[in-house]
Amino acid sequence: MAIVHEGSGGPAAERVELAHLEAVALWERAAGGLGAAPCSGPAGHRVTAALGALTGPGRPWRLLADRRTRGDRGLGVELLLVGPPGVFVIGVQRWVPRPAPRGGRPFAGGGHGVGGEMDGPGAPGHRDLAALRAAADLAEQGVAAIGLSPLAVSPVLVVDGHRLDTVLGRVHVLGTADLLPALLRLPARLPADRVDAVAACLAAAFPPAGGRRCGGARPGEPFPAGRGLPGGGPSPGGDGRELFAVWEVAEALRAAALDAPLEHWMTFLHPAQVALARRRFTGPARIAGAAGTGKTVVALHRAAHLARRDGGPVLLVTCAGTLPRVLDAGLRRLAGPHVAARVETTSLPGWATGFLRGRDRAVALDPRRARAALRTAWARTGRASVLAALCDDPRYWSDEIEHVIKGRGVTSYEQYTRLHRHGRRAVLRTRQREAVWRLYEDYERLLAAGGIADRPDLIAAALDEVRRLPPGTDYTAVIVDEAQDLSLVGLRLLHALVGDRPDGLLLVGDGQQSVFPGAFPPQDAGVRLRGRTEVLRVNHRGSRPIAAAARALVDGDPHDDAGVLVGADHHGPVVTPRDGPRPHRVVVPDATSHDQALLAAVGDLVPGLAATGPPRAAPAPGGAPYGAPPGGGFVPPRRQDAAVLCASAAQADRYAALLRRAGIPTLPLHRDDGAPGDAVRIGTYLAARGLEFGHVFLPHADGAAHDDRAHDDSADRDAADGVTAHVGTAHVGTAHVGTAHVGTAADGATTPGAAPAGVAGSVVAAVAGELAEVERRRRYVGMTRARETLWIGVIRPPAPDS
Ligand SMILES: Nc1ncnc2c1ncn2[C@@H]1O[C@H](COP(=O)(O)OP(=O)(O)OP(=O)(O)O)[C@@H](O)[C@H]1O
Repeated sequence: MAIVHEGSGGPAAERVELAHLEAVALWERAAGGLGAAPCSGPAGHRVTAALGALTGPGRPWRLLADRRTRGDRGLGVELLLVGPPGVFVIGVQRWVPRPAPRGGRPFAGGGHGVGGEMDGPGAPGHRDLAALRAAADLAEQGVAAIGLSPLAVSPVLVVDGHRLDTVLGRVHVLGTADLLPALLRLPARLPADRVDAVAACLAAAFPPAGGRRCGGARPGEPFPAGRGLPGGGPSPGGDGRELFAVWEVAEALRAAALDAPLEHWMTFLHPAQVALARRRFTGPARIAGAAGTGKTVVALHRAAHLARRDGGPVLLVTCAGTLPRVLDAGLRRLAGPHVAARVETTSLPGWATGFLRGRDRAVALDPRRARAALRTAWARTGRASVLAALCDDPRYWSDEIEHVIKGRGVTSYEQYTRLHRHGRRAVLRTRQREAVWRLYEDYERLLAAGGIADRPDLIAAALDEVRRLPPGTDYTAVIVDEAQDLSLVGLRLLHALVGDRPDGLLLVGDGQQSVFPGAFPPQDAGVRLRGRTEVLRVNHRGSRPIAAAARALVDGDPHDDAGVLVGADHHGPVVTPRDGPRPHRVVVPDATSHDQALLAAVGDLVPGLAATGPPRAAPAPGGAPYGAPPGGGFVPPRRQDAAVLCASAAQADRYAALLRRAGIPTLPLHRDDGAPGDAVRIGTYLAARGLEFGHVFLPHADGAAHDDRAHDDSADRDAADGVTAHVGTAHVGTAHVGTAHVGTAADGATTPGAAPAGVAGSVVAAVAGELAEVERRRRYVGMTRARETLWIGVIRPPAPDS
């Protein structure tokens, strides 16, 4: 998902003037409409006249009057309105007594209904409101065929004779005079040229009722605007002052002009996405899909749809720390503040921390000191053990403890001895498991002595607390984005919030993008998903060449069927409709020329820098000019959103410093608040999960991975050299057998290793293979963040004998 920015309209004075003129014109047309014959009594007549003013030749609004739902039970839908803000299913209040506003909410008159409330069983408005909601459901179904999001359909109840602007569940309740200002204030969702297509879908879903004439329209026909011209005589249902106040409409028009137009995906979705946003699941469910297939978009639309339909609260939780901010911004623009307020967007650790604090049971989470504790435990317990012979980097064993042992809720050695370590390629024998367990116990002792907790402790503490006393908030649904990185304990925690209720738990993600070990079958967490797995197959983000290069990187890797979300490729092919330039792969002999090439390429994106700032690289061997299409020719980048993504935080820091020294503004991903600007975003592959950028740069993306074979005929040489196990962050084995030095010690990002011969050789090789696999998956995440162009820097020193 991209971070969305707010937009702005034209010069202020001009906007005010135009808005006022338009408001006056609308008032005259509406007042003229009052002169036509009445329908639905005086109230309906006023509403029809007001709405009719919006329609007419050259105006992007259509009004369908007097419609009925198919096979309905006598439920009349009085008006269907389509315009730039979407579809409105409008009913006019008919019951007696009239609801009156009280404290901003509509209440039925005294003596009727439950405690005077307008809705709810037995209340006077209940039947009409239910009918309106049912009609809105039907409208959603009707327009789903052309990919319109359910969020673009709103039921509106108009209460004549009162000033009201409030929400009852998903129904917007408005006074007649509040109707136009409220509609015109809404951001535009539909382009004018789609309004007729949407109106046609609605006309099919709601056939004409037949019968009364409404505002001069034949039953079932679009309302002819402006019937009964200004001065057409006194209205039968009241006078023009009850239609709306010109200044309020002018203010609404002016405010709407300030809104940036919504992006395409906020209104029109792929039909498969609309179906999933509205789908009723009978229990826990999952949506898988390769990178860019619109999973997060579905998660957002579904969260908003469920919050509107059921009232919420909905918990939209993500396993990627940088994502909640993006989701929250997307949701606000997509669904507006009323609905966004009913969706809680957060990260899993963020939710757990807030929940435990609220219970006065906060844990002292301190990941930095926890990492230090692990290093200490390794130095005194691990390094001298059999583990060092398999992998001498404590981070490998830290992953074992964090994700395999604690993440999967293993609390005893007996459990650990029986554990199938899905995704970990090395089979550990008893002696090795004993050594891991000793390391784990020592680590736990150090955490306890320091009074600190790591992330798994936080999640486990939250689960214990939820089991002791469920949270006060009764979530109607929990939607998890990037769920491939959810731990078993995390899944138990989220499942505990909603159980197996219909539409309760939804896991959204892509197993191919899983960046941690510790996979587990969902049933181990008590979650049954059978028959409720859906897959998205259209890549809306990247171009075909980028998608192909990324897939080639991981294609040869084994599938692990155990995860909560297996790779979407596992479920069938992905379609990428968009073409674009091939990834630009720069292969250079040393770090200096690599960095120069990167600066030159990034500099091309930042106005003014290319000419003055960074040193230019020599033409890259084997690489086309940056951004060049397959046929050649330089194509200047069109957008400013660029990111440099790295394998490690140390590498990201180093490149941030390099770019800054060259005068290129940078912004770390974890500090990106979505504000517009030319700063180049910098962070790790992990921090970029779920995000996207127009232009992505992957420095030091070394490694003889599958992509080398796809795009570089020197791959055969790599294979001959044996440079096949480039690992992400660890030195593998006690013997480092590297034929080439790549990366720098400071990066720790790309160190070749090879398995030594010997008794433990096969396990060492398995560990190396696994690390290489994880590195490829992380790089795959980095590559698939690119929408338009992808730059890959590779250092390949000349072969020793050349
Ligand atoms: N129906 C659509 N029409 C146009 N654009 C779309 C549509 N659905 C999604 N997109 C766009 O495609 C891009 C990818 O969408 P999204 O982030 O939801 O994919 P994803 O499957 O969650 O990706 P990833 O797993 O790689 O994070 C975004 O820019 C989004 O706005």
